[in-house]
Amino acid sequence: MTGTLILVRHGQSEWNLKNLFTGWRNPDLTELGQTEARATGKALKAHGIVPDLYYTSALRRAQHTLDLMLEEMDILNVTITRNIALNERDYGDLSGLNKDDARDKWGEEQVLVWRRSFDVPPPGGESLKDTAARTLPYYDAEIVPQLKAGKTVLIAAHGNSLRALVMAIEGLTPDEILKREIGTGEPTIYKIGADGALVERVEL
Ligand SMILES: O=C(O)[C@H](O)COP(=O)(O)O
Repeated sequence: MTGTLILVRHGQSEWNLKNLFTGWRNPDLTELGQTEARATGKALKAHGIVPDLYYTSALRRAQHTLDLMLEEMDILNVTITRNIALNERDYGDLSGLNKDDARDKWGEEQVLVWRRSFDVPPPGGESLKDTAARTLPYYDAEIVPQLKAGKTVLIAAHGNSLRALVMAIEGLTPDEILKREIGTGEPTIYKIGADGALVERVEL
């Protein structure tokens, strides 16, 4: 028996559009972001995927993404579990700053280290390692038991909380995760075995 894990990054947010570091700030989706969320919901439906359990973060852009996906999937009467453990990486003092302005001020390389290195946090914020330290225990405690039992679990969350999960599930090195990007609205789908380990990644 295998479980199915569907990870979906929220659709484009108002701050993605403005190119601002967002982290724990709380912008909503843009029109495009709403369309992306709906398209992913439609694609899951077209593939006959009906999740048993639904998780999201404590942030509006991920919650709204999940709501729109559910609408497209004609799934309206379900329990949604929202948890801060699935929130985006906290961007600390960078939150609200423009990413290009930050590159001008601190240099391309430093900003890339803050955005993509495994263990260097942005000033006052979380590294990917820090993010994983809250996201993974939640995943292990709440979600893995469901996957081991053969359930289908949908998680709508964020670029970096999902990168932390992807790193652990695929067993990627800090170097490999540095290059891994997840687009807005993009689904990543895994089959997970009864032992909780990755069986295969599935493309829609
Ligand atoms: O929080 C943010 O600014 C974005 O959602 C993710 O940012 P990143 O691409 O810099 O990791």
